[in-house]
Parts: sequence; structure tokens; C-alpha cells
Amino acid sequence: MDYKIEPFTKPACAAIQAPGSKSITNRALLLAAMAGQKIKIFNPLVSRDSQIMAQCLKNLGFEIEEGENFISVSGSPKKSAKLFVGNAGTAARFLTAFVCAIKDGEFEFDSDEEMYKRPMRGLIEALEHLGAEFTFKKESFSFPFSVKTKGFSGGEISLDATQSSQILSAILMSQTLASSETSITLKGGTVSKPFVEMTVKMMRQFGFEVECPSNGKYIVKNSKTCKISSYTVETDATAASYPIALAAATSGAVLVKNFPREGLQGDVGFAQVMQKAGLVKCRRVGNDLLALKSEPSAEACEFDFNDISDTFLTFAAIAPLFGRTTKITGIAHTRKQESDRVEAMAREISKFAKKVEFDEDSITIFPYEKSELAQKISSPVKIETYKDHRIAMSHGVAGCADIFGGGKAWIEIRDPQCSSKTWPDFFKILEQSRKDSMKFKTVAIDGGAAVGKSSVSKECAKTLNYMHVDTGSHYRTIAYILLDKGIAPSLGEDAVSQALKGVEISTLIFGNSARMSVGGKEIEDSLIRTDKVNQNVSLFAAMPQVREFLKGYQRSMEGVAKEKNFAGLVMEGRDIGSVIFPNAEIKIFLDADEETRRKRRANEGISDSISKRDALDKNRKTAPLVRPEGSVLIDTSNMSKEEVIAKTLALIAEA
Ligand SMILES: Nc1ncnc2c1ncn2[C@@H]1O[C@H](COP(=O)(O)OP(=O)(O)OP(=O)(O)O)[C@@H](O)[C@H]1O
Ligand SMILES: Nc1ccn([C@@H]2O[C@H](COP(=O)(O)O)[C@@H](O)[C@H]2O)c(=O)n1
Repeated sequence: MDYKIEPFTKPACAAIQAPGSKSITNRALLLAAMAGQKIKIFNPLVSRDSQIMAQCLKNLGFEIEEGENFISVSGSPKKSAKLFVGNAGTAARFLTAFVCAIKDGEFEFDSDEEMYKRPMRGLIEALEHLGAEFTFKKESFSFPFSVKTKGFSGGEISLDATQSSQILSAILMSQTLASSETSITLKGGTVSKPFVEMTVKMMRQFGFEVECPSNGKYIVKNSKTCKISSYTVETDATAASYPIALAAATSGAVLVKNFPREGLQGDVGFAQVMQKAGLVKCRRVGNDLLALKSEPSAEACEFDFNDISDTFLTFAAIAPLFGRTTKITGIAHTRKQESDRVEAMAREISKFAKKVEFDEDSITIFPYEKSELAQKISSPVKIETYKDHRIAMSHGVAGCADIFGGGKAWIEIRDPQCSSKTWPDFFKILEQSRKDSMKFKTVAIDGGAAVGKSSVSKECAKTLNYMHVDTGSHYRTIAYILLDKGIAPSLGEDAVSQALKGVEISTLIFGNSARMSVGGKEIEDSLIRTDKVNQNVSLFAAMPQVREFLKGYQRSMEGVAKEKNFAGLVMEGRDIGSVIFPNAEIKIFLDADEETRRKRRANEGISDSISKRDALDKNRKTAPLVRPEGSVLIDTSNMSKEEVIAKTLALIAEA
């Protein structure tokens, strides 16, 4: 079945939870099987690869219990079993090594045809050296095969893991079961080192002893005891590359929920590469990562993806969208993964790039000029996926860019179900994010003077293409007009009421900001931010006649934003969440201590009666300054502007 990707006609504004890590889930399942006691694994990835692993463990005689967001493993292995590993590299390598630790066993292995071609030789040679006897049914050192096993007694191994780091990971974990210490020396290094580091760290988390005394040397102790009874799997950092890239492809903001911290998964480094490439800005917001659009330079870029090679496909697939040459190196080993990824990506990307070149270890993408992309490609571009989940998902993200305008679909993914290897509902989530981003949201931002309302509102509006309305400027404009007419607040409400009758207001749009004009003319900032206005504005703003005069106008701004095709509305003031839009999708109340606010104003060289204005605003009878019901309070006293903006954008993305 082919799947048409619906482009985002508005900047992405969504929160996405990527699934648990495949690599961590399958390591945790194996380590749990080695633990000798029941281990409960929380937040596992439920996908074809992890189900293959779990099924193999069941076939081996382990008890596997699957519940809401957990899998538990208990029991011990039988001496014979038939195991089918599909095209799951981790199951293939880890289980082949694991069964060899069982004394006097006999096991039969088969796999998908794709696995027949994937590298196993280095692993099998090492296992033969340790006493296992393999019989190959087709090609030597390849699936399918049977193996007679004798257990491990430790000693020295010289290991060739040059073609896959999983070979080293498999040996490391399995040697925990040897009757004495095993010393492993690598012949010629390995690829994707962060995955080996992940294995070592996870073995230690389980309480198994492993040492790395020097480069290319490992010592695994015979660890009899496992220290834990439960384990929580982190969000998959490789899968998180897709939502990060989505922010770049759609020029929007995507909140990646529970983004892992640096530690187990090397692929968290993708976020930094995307930042260096100028494609996104990334901000930590608590446990989450906010990826924001950025302006990439037009200069060609080159990045070495050796350490984060699973994410090179994400980077490559979106490269044609940015009009500059992109070279990716360090990816030779990915030619023997789920597909020949270098060649496959070159073939597919060339369908929407001017030219794509590749060699053994690299791919270079020469895009069309941004302005000519839509005319140059013949739509729809049909993407073959070679049963490779990452080819499907990376092109899915590229297809979210609205290159034709008006949401015309231009990428069709063949066999999208292959994404189930690591993210079963990926395309459903992508479509849900598009729908979420289409939702018109009204954001109410309230707070006292100089808490940062304008700085935050303007930046959020710019990032999301929302319309920004500063209602403080409305009150200032009215104050200026009245003062200009010689009406001081002391003249009383009737005089003000009378004077307002002749005031005609309308709206002018400048970029993302809607400005209130009087008699069709803009009243400049320099006129409404004077000392005189500062001293009088809150006195006028306390009058019910003035508030009533502006209420209907301010409420009409939602309609204006929709009519002008903005993706949403950010309105700032003192009563937006409490009076103007009490049902706003997002209500935020900004606060900061008085000293901080006074300093901020002083830095601007402005003298402002902050505390006097705040007191008048809080104590007036009509629409006083209050924290609106249901609003999120952000105390900005010790936060940078960027942090407050990121927190606010995260709240909008999640609403
Ligand atoms: N988190 C922050 N950290 C440091 N400075 C900030 C922060 N937020 C805003 N500022 C600075 O404080 C000053 C006041 O901010 P801003 O004008 O956004 O406040 P405001 O709430 O809109 O004020 P007012 O209601 O009086 O118009 C500006 O100079 C701004 O750059
Ligand atoms: N919704 C609002 C917005 C503003 N005011 C009054 O206007 C004054 C100036 O606002 P700034 O945001 O430019 O500082 C403010 O002190 C309030 O008196 C209001 O009442 N309601």
C-alpha cells in the first residue's frame, strides 16, 4: 500500500512522544534473561524487533509477561529451541551469542532473507573459537544455521567487529555467563561506538561487571548477581530525530516529549548536529526538548555521521528542502544494515534533488534552488522503502514540507508499515501532528508591568506565525488620544465617555503584529510610551467606560487573525485570560519580583512607575489584574528571556 503524506500548511506546532528505544529494549530483554531473577521492563518499545526478541526468549523457555507499558522476563533457558530472528540485527547477534553460553545445547536459527546477507562472520568466528559448532544451511557464516553449544569458560578472544558494533555488544553481554573472566581484544576497531558504550553502561546498570582498560580492549567478569528488579527504557533518541527534523521541514516548533539526556544513546547528538547545521534551535524544557525553526545559511555543509549513523537518513531526506549542498560522511557500515542505506537513500532522494552522488562512505545531495523545487519535481514522488523503516520515516518527514503551497501532497511512501520495526504508529502520529498544528489556538498572556509579556508574546507569534496583539498599547493609545484632547483622568468618567464617542479605531497589520489605529492612522510607539502616558494610562484603564470601549474590539481580534490566515493569536495584557478570552486554549500568567522588573526597565533606559501602575491595575474594580483561573504561572525572575519563550512555546505546542 502507498501512503500519501499530507504537507503541513501551517508551521508545526505539536508535541510528539517518540517510542521507547529499540536498542535499549532489546538489550534490556537479553540482560533480563541473563539476570537469574524476574525483571520488569517499563516503557519497552513494542515493535516487530522487540516482539521477535521476546518471542525467541519464550521459545527458549523464558516466561514473558506483557502488560500495560511493561514486559517482564523470568525463568531459565532450555537446551534446545528453534529461533526466528526476522531482520532484527540485535536479536540475531545477541541471541546467537547468548545460546552459546548454554552447556550441551542445540539450537536452530532462521531469519528473513535480508538477514542472510548481514554480517555475522566476526561473531561466529569468535563463538567457534570459544567452542560452539555451527552448521550453515546456505552460505558460510550466515543465517540460517544450527549451533551446538558448550557454554563459555572465559579466556581470551580476538574479535572482528569492524562491520557491526552489535557483534561486540553480543560478545560483551554473553561473556557475563562465562565461568571465569573473558578478555576481549578488537581486531581493527568497530563502528557506531556509542552503541557499544550503551551496552557497557546497561550491563553496569544491571550489575554486571565489565571493564574497558584501553581502546579496543574489554574485560568481562563472571557476574553472578543482577542488582535490579526493574528497568525503565528511555525514549528512542533515533526516533526523536524525526520530530526534530519536522520542526525544520515545516518551519515550526515541535516538543519532543521525554527527550533522553546524554548518557546511554549516542543519537541524542543529532539535535546538536541539526543546530550546527542551522536547521533548528533546540531548547531543553524540563524533560522535553523543544525544536524550533531556524534560518540555515546558504553555504554548503558537511557532517560526519559515523557516531550517529542511524540518523543520517533523517538529515539526508530533508536536505533537498534547504537549497544548499549537503555532504554526509562516515556511513559505509550502513550499507549493510536493513538495506544498503547509502545507495537506497541516493536513489530515493534523487527523485526530488538536482543530483545525488555517493561513494562507499558518503552521500552528497545537490538540491534544486528553493524557489524552483516545486517546478522541477514531478509530483507525486514515489519513495521505495526497501523494507527499511528509516527510509520510510525520514521521507515521511520530508513530505510534510508544503513545497507546492496549499497542502498539495507530493511524496508517497511505499510500504509505510515497515516503520513498525521501531515506531508502529509513526504515520498516524505524523498526521495527528499535522491536524494539531492546523488548530487555531488563542494564547492569553497576562502579568504586571515589565514581566516580559511583550518579549515573549512577539517571539512566540513570530515562531508560530500567530498574530500578536499588545493590548497595553491599546490603553496607551487611548490615553494618548484623550490627553491630546486635553482630557485628564481627573476630569472624570463622563468627560472620558464623551471624548471616546469621537474616536474611531481600526487595525493595521505589520508583519505578525496587529496594531490599533485611530482614524486610520498608526499612533507611533514614541508617542504612547512617554512619561506622561506612563503616569496616566492606568488611571484611564481603571474606568469601566474605557474597558468597555476596548473589550469588543479586542475580542474581534480572533476573527481578524483567522481572516488574515494567521495560525493562531497571542494576546498580551492584564485581563486577557480573565475577561477577554477566558476560554483561551492557553492561559499564561507571567510574574517576576519587583527589583528584577525595575532593573529590566532601567536597562532599557526607561523610567516607569511599575509599582504604582501595578497597584492601580490590581486594585481597580473592573477587570483587575489577577492570575486567571486555569492559567500557568511562570515566575521569570531567574529565567532568561529564551527560557521563558521556550517554556511558553512548549505549552502552546502541547495544548
Ligand atoms: N526573562 C527575562 N530576562 C531578562 N530580561 C527580560 C526578560 N523578559 C523580558 N526582559 C526585558 O525586560 C524588559 C521588559 O520586558 P517586556 O517589555 O517584554 O515586558 P512587558 O511585560 O511587556 O512590560 P509592559 O507591560 O510594561 O509593556 C525588556 O527590556 C526585556 O528585554
Ligand atoms: N489588558 C490590559 C492591558 C493594559 N492595561 C493597562 O495599560 C497599561 C499599559 O500597559 P503595558 O502593557 O503597555 O504596560 C497597564 O499598566 C494597565 O494599566 C490594562 O488595564 N489591561
